[in-house]
Amino acid sequence: MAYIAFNDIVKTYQMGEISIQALDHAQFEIAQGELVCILGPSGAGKTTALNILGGMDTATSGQVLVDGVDITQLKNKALINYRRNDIGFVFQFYNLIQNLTALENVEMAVQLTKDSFSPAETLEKVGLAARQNNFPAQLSGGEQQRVAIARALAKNPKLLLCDEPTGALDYHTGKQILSLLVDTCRQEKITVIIITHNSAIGQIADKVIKFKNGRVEAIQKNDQPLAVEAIEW
Ligand SMILES: Nc1ncnc2c1ncn2[C@@H]1O[C@H](COP(=O)(O)OP(=O)(O)OP(=O)(O)O)[C@@H](O)[C@H]1O
Repeated sequence: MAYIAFNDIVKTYQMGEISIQALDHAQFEIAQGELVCILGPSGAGKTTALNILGGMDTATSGQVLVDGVDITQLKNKALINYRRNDIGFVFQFYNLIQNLTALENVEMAVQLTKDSFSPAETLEKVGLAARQNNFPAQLSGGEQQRVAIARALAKNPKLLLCDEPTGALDYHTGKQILSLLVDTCRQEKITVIIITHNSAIGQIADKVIKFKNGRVEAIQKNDQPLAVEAIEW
């Protein structure tokens, strides 16, 4: 059985009289420890799929299996626990709490989590040992994204879900963040899923899932993913 199976997922948003079909029988599988890129044009359903996978949104129909559990069947408390313990999220604009330091941002995330890692050690791992007591406004964009990645990783999640993690960063900083995500996937054996508009980034992944109009248009497997240094855009 696949580690993650997104089976025949439909997601309809009802806006008054109008219904928007964000996902239209979308289907894919992901193996444990795989590095996956989700590509596709704006409005294709990428974020909706990631949010459903992370328990932040619910499917209208279909089944989402994660490590043997159908998360579409989880009710209130169980869904909250899934989100808290199993999922790390990384967003385009970091979503850090501005009046907490880097360390406090990470500490807050692990407070409610079981089996978490030390916040200080996790910040050290992402290269921010010296910046722990800085507030987000005192850090560069790349550093803020490192804090956000540390915040997600300190929870010791099964899945690291990243929505346009380099979208707000310059070329070099973006590459550094991608390297950190690749290293995390390879060294910690965490399944990492990255949404991007940038098809060049797909070359670093084990698998590329292409979305179009709410459907999975193509799935490509890379037997020899490229190193981040080897890709250009
Ligand atoms: N909460 C919502 N309520 C209503 N419609 C929504 C909601 N979230 C998403 N949609 C719609 O669902 C469709 C898919 O949106 P989604 O954000 O998943 O696309 P995307 O591929 O991530 O796009 P982008 O690359 O621009 O972020 C779009 O038409 C969007 O307007």
